[in-house]
Amino acid sequence: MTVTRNPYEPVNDSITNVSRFKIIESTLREGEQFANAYFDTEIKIKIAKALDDFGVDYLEVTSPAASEQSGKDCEVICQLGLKAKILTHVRCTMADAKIVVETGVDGLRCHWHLSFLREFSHGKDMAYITKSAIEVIEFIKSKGLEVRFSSEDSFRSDLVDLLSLYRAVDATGVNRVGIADTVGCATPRQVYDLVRTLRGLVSCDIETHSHDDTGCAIANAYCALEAGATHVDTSVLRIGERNGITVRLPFTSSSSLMARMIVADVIMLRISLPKPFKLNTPFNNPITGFCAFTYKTGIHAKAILNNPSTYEIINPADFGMTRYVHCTSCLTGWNAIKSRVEQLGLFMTDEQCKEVTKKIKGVADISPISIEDTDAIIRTFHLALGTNCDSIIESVINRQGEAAQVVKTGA
Ligand SMILES: CC(=O)SCCNC(=O)CCNC(=O)[C@H](O)C(C)(C)COP(=O)(O)OP(=O)(O)OC[C@H]1O[C@@H](n2cnc3c(N)ncnc32)[C@H](O)[C@@H]1OP(=O)(O)O
Ligand SMILES: O=C(O)CCC(=O)C(=O)O
Ligand SMILES: [Zn+2]
Repeated sequence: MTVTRNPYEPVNDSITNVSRFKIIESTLREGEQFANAYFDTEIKIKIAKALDDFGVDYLEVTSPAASEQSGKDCEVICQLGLKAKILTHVRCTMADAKIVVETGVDGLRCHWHLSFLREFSHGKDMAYITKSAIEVIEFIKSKGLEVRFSSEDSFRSDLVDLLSLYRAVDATGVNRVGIADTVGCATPRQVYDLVRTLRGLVSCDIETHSHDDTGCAIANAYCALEAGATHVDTSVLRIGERNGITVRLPFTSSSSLMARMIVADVIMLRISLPKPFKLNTPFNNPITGFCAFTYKTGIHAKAILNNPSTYEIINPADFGMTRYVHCTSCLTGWNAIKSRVEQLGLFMTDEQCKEVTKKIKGVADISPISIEDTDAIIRTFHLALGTNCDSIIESVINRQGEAAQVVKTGA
């Protein structure tokens, strides 16, 4: 019997999901971590609607625990009645999980760092991590929501730790586990191997999150699907922490290739970049993009300040570039502010740093603020310790309001 086969049909094996995966669109979470991203409520709504029209399966929004406005915006997006399911991304703690269930989201994505990042980020051991993961998953499931668990920095994590933990959360009924190439160090083969191994171990779905520090994000996402991953994280224009994550459109650049070669130890360059190379650089290029070594969220800032290799696979100094820890947004944390306080030559207790962080986040919730604004709030708080510095903060907000008015009226 002659079997007629369409010669143009894709040649696939039984494991690959390259033609049947779901998109978790993270512009409103990972994208907000991009150095220059400031999304107010109106912009967030426009982005959410546009992505929903495009047909993404999920929209991920910033943690409602990040700031008051982040929480309100999360609720607003949940109430838009979009076709896409709404997810949010939080630390794997009951405190964050309890905030999430009040927002109206369809699901939660939580994570623990498993690699050496543990030491510099949160200091918890595997027993603690496993227990808290199971507790949060059971709680979220009991509320009828979807839950995904992931290990940040999966490719620099101990394989036995990672697989044991994922087997335990799979048994708890988690909907998905995630593999995250947090620092963009993985190669397509490594991604294929890890996801393929995991596919044989867990029955839940598998998600993949690929950063582009060495130009492999697209290839890595593709290989994850080939190995049986079911969900891929993306962002518009590839924006995200440092130089971002996977986008669906092909993007190549010479510096992506150079980054790949350096991490593979094929060449060791100790160069200062020639001037022409610095010109016309795409904004989120690996190594040379202005934000390739910028850290915005509090969790990242804490670990980077403790040990830069936690979130960095390439040393910026090798390329004459500088690392920058942002402390002017609603995603900032108290550890970053404490470091800024020290840079300013001031002394404050941890409690005082936490208090002034709340004030800075409150102002940054309203509109973008500059480092001068952050410094002014810190200095004022420091001066006024024991007295009330809210009036000074009000004056910063009023100044911003006036500036926005000038822009609007074109005066
Ligand atoms: C790889 C990624 O992109 S992960 C997503 C990152 N997203 C975010 O961080 C959202 C924006 N972040 C924020 O608004 C703030 O960082 C917050 C609200 C989450 C926390 O702020 P703060 O309490 O001021 O802490 P800060 O940001 O300085 O430090 C992070 C804290 O979380 C802890 N932590 C870090 N990772 C985890 C984790 N996976 N689970 C639980 N706790 C964690 C750290 O140990 C640290 O605790 P500490 O207060 O005892 O030092
Ligand atoms: O939770 C995840 O899987 C991804 C978190 C993240 O943004 C990262 O690790 O880069
Ligand atoms: Zn990320």
